[in-house]
Amino acid sequence: MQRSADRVIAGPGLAERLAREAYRLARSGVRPEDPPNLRTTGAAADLAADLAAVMAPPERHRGYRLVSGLLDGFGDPGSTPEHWKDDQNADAAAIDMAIMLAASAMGDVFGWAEQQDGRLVHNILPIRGQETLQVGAGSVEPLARHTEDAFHPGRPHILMLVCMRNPESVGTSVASVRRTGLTDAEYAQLERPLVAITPDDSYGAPNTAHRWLDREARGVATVWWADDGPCLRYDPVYSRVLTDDPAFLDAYAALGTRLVECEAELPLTPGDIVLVDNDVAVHSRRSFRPSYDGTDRWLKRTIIRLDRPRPAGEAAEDGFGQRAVEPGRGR
Ligand SMILES: O=C(O)CCC(=O)C(=O)O
Ligand SMILES: [Fe+2]
Repeated sequence: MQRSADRVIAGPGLAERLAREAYRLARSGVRPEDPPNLRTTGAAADLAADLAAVMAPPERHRGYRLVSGLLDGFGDPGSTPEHWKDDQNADAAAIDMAIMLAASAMGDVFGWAEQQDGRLVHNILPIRGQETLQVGAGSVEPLARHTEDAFHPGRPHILMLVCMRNPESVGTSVASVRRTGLTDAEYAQLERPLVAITPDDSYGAPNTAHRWLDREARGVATVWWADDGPCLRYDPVYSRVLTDDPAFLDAYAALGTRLVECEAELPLTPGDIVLVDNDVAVHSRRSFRPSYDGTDRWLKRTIIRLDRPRPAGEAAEDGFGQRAVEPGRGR
């Protein structure tokens, strides 16, 4: 394994062992939603330990890490499906299993009951009719920078994106609050609970209103502090700012500007994995033109919980009733 500040290259031996185990499990009918616990599965415990070394959480200043080589042992996943729920070939199913095994070596993988049918490995691909939506299935408009599942107190600590296909080299862009150089006064403004963040359009719409954004919601802090520095909760497209105080509005605008300035677009070639620290970094995607002919950009996404505290006050939030799904618990 080679490691630099922002990239880990897994060795071919580990990639081969992971592929062997993933194909074996997928062929025997195991689904990513019901993965075995490798840590307690005899010989596979070694695999779990080696995966954990490669799948270490990203360093917290930059907020991301690229992992390559780990998925080199898989065959062609076939053409890009037209919808996240479409069937995929046996190689793609084995890749889903490998993603689950790798992610589980870092922390606890989970999903959302109302998102992609409660699956634990999501398909991120352009979907006809959703081109202009601010969701992973959008395409012709840039996807604005956001914290994943910012509206929820149980949002993931780590977002794992895996590139299946990316013909136009549209990377994922990442920006860390720790590189923004905001002033103490700006941080102090952003700690005020003045932004209501609602679920995004990838969640089933609420019964009581046409859009989540129309629902009444309490304000939350945009910036909070962990032991090692500032953290962020930010999704302006799905937010309502609850004040007209210029001191807050200026700080919120400065944050947006600085995030653009310090954003890095990460190259994504097939097999690349991007790990984003969802507490310090936001992510986004520029626009692209889908062709819907099986060759479109296709990512896989998994969300991971770590044993890392968040502000105690978040425990009182209801998360808009969105329920997490855990592996092996049925759906
Ligand atoms: O398509 C991308 O690069 C990122 C999409 C996204 O925001 C997500 O999958 O959470
Ligand atoms: Fe996202």
